[in-house]
Amino acid sequence: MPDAQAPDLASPDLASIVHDIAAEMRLRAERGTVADYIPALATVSPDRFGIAVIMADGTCHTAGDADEAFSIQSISKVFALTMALGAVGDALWQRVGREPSGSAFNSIVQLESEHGIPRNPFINAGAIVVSDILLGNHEPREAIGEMLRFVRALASDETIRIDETVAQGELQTGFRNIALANYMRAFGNVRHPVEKVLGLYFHQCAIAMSCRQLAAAGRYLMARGRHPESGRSVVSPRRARRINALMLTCGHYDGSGEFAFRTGLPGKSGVGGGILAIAPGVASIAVWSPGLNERGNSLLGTLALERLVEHTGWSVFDPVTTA
Ligand SMILES: NC(=O)CC[C@H](N)C(=O)O
Repeated sequence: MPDAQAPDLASPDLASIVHDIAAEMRLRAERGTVADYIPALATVSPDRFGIAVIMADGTCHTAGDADEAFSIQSISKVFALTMALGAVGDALWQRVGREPSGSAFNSIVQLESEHGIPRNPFINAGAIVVSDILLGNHEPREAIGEMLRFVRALASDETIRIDETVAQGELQTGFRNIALANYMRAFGNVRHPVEKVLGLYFHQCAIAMSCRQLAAAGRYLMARGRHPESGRSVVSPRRARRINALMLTCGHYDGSGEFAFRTGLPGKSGVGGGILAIAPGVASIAVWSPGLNERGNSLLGTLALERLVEHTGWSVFDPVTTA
């Protein structure tokens, strides 16, 4: 007996699903709160909503404000981790853990009893250590340039830029991040001067991308580590699987359990209101809505992904996919 609830996986009309999701999100009154601790983010309208879905065969479906660039913020931590693993391999895990923190993205408390080793690379403390690793022998300017080139190559889009106003705003108001970096320096887990490490960290967070560009950049995580357009290997299949696993368990901070429960997809959020989600073998998905929930994750972005999975059955916990 076929399950009456099962979505028609053979022919989901994705174009209309994506369109309907955007239409529903436009009408929602409850949109969350736009982050205002980074001055430039506070001015973004909560009315915005965009979605882009890129399939394994390269087909792309978009709706809403899918071509408007927004600050990717913590989503950059996925790309930074990918680069740092390329640079130092599994030695990275001596300095950063792989467990969910259950704490806010910018929390400092666990660092004291855990000897300056952050729980995972997606909380701010972990990402700051990753920035320290990426600095290597480089000046921040070179490391920032390398990161931007990497993201442009992933997205196959040379127009991607860093929003300098956002980066400067974070430099001026990032007191918690400055505290985190100094605290970890005291444990020897940040090795470069704190200003240089944060210079890289704030600039990577200030990369501006549209949903279409972000979904394109995430394709290697859908495609077992391979850049689908060039056919080149970005990371090994094993590393792609591990990055996806970390996104599922840690990508939404203390909201990671809830996000996994609702969507069943690896995902990484940012306080700019973007989420990159991966349906392995099937699709790379980016959503954007600037209003955040109480955990600092996009309120409507999460709801949109939940709807998408309801209609497509793409959760990693569903036995059948369109792959
Ligand atoms: N959750 C986020 O996106 C946080 C990133 C932001 N740049 C910060 O460090 O506070």
